[in-house]
Amino acid sequence: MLSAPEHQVAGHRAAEGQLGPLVDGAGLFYKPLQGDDRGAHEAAFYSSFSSDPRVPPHVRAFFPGFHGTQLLPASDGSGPHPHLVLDDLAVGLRRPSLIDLKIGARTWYPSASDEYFRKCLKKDRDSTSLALGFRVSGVRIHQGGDAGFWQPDRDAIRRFTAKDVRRTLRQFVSSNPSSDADPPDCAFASTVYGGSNGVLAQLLELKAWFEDQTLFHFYSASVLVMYEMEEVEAGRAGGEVRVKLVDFAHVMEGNGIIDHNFLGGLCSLIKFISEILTDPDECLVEPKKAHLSFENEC
Ligand SMILES: Nc1ncnc2c1ncn2[C@@H]1O[C@H](COP(=O)(O)OP(=O)(O)OP(=O)(O)O)[C@@H](O)[C@H]1O
Ligand SMILES: O=P(O)(O)O[C@@H]1[C@H](O)[C@H](O)[C@@H](OP(=O)(O)O)[C@H](OP(=O)(O)O)[C@H]1O
Repeated sequence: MLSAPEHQVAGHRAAEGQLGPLVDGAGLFYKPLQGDDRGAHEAAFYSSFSSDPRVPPHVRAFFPGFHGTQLLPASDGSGPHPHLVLDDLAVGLRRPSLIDLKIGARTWYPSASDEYFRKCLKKDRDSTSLALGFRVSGVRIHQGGDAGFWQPDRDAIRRFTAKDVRRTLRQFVSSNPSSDADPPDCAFASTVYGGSNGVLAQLLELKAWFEDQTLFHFYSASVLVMYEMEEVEAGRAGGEVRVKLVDFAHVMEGNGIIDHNFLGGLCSLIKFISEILTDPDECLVEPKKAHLSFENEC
């Protein structure tokens, strides 16, 4: 029996008669091919990527496994529709915290139509993409115990400034994510962001590949980070921090040139994460007054 994914933080959703992804609950994620050429383009990328011997196994592990396409009843009730059959990256997680970070200062690809270019440019300017090289597309943070999740709505996320992004990355590893009164405590920063298998280490591994690879340019793709607080804290099996890449509807051939747009965004994200690790208490102290004040000041 297929159903809408419980752990989806961004993108098109299978709800209220809309076309969106489905999961089988046993490890597969079915993403409907999007209209125009986006779906076909994403399917072509997966086919080419999954059979490319130049992609090393440790890099391939950042991507969902691809199992072809399959005709399935669409979630919007419109009948049989082709779906990408992918590994469900959230398999086995019960109450994960998740964040989807769309990487790149520009989300439009070189051959985009004027209309698409203008749509993306506006979003890149209005969000933090242009300034930071990435933006938050969706986030959901488990608050511990039976307190449920803290999840800002889509409109609030669209209005995020650099300061909000900075705070959200801290809330993501805090035991008090929803508190307005107190700064995020970053209680889980060292376990989730630090360590040999933490977010920073995984992002650095990804960066090492992006510093060299000239096969693909990943416009509008996302880094998806997931962890289950109780499992990570207890060091239990299944308590690993997952860092994955998703959304390849606009991947282009690299033609021998590095993907400086994605790489730049990744470096910027790495800097934000590193700063939280170096100074988890930063926001607890009154910032020094400076002559200039910047929007992304803590
Ligand atoms: N293979 C996967 N396994 C589990 N969850 C996934 C997988 N792929 C995507 N997701 C979830 O779905 C969300 C949206 O994915 P994706 O960006 O591919 O969809 P989209 O509809 O193309 O998004 P957009 O509207 O941003 O283009 C992700 O943030 C993640 O939560
Ligand atoms: O992040 P948001 O604000 O939710 O906005 C969506 C996001 O920009 C997607 O990347 C985009 O799909 P493409 O990248 O494939 O264009 C989608 O376009 P759509 O609504 O035209 O599908 C937007 O709705």
